[in-house]
Amino acid sequence: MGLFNWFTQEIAMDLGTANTLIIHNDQVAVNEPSIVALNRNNPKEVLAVGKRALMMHEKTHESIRTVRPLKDGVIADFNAAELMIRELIKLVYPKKPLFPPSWRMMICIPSSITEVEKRAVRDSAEQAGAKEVYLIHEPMAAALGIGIDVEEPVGNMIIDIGGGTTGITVIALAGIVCDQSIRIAGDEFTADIMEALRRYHSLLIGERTAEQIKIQIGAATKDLDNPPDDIPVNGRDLVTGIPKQIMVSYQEIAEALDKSIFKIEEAILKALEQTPPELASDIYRRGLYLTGGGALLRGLDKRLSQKIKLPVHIADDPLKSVVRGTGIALQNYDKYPFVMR
Ligand SMILES: Nc1ncnc2c1ncn2[C@@H]1O[C@H](COP(=O)(O)OP(=O)(O)OP(=O)(O)O)[C@@H](O)[C@H]1O
Repeated sequence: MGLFNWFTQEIAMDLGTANTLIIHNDQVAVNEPSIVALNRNNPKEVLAVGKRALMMHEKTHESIRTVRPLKDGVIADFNAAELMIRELIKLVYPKKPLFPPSWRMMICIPSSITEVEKRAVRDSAEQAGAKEVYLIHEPMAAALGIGIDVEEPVGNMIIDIGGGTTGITVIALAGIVCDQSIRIAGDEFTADIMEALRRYHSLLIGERTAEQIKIQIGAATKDLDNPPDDIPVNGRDLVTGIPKQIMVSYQEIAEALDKSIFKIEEAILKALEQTPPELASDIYRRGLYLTGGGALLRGLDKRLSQKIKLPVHIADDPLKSVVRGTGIALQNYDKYPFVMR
């Protein structure tokens, strides 16, 4: 082993709109929300990253700014992205090593990304200390993470419902055959919940509260087999301006999310229409694979399979399948033809 290899450490990163995960030595070493808190007076100074920054979100005073550097799966704030990546990599080694390693990084990117956006990911990683950067398209990473043999001559449809976007992709022979992406995903579900409580209960709530409601009782259908109990929700009364509490049921949330889920269903149907017939017949036999945090929405698999009339499988650990697949690609970076250098 050469001196260079000795100091080279490998990490695989799922740089997501909502969450960033890093695999190092086959372990998920970092799993943090994609958010950073910066000093407004010195934008190069990071005050907190990940969960700590999220706790500050929507509660800051004028000298702190919390930033989500990614929007719809791509870098929207280059400076914040670079600082966030740098701080998250530091979490891999909580104790500062004597000789800082040089990083070989595999990062997943949305398949619809432009060359300029791709450059921004590479530059951010290099600025954050990466010596070698490899890229992989998210649906390919998701498929590897789910355990699909992406190289066989069989079509598989992967639906990745993340924070900013839902990607619907057909994969065969180690390539992407068709690909659709819509900007309706977890963040839109959260916004739907905020809007419904404002409209029907005159209750103003923040993004974090809405996301918690979604996670605790969010549902894609009003007809769940194991319904969760109603939960109390605190916010500010729109009319009186005074804080108040109401009880919210999962049926109300299912109603609020209905339109967005309908749009996802429509996009899946459109993608199926565009799939070449031989691959469509594989998908008919195998069904669809659902991944990303949105796959955890109660009853979504049931609703989709009723609408599309195909089996729908939820990935084992939908929030981690992309990073696991990115890790697998990193181990085989010189072998897989779809890894981008
Ligand atoms: N139990 C749950 N029920 C419903 N939604 C959930 C649940 N857990 C997480 N989510 C949502 O999943 C989304 C995050 O998913 P994920 O980490 O796959 O996205 P991402 O990779 O960061 O986003 P993108 O792929 O758009 O870049 C968030 O909107 C989050 O609120």
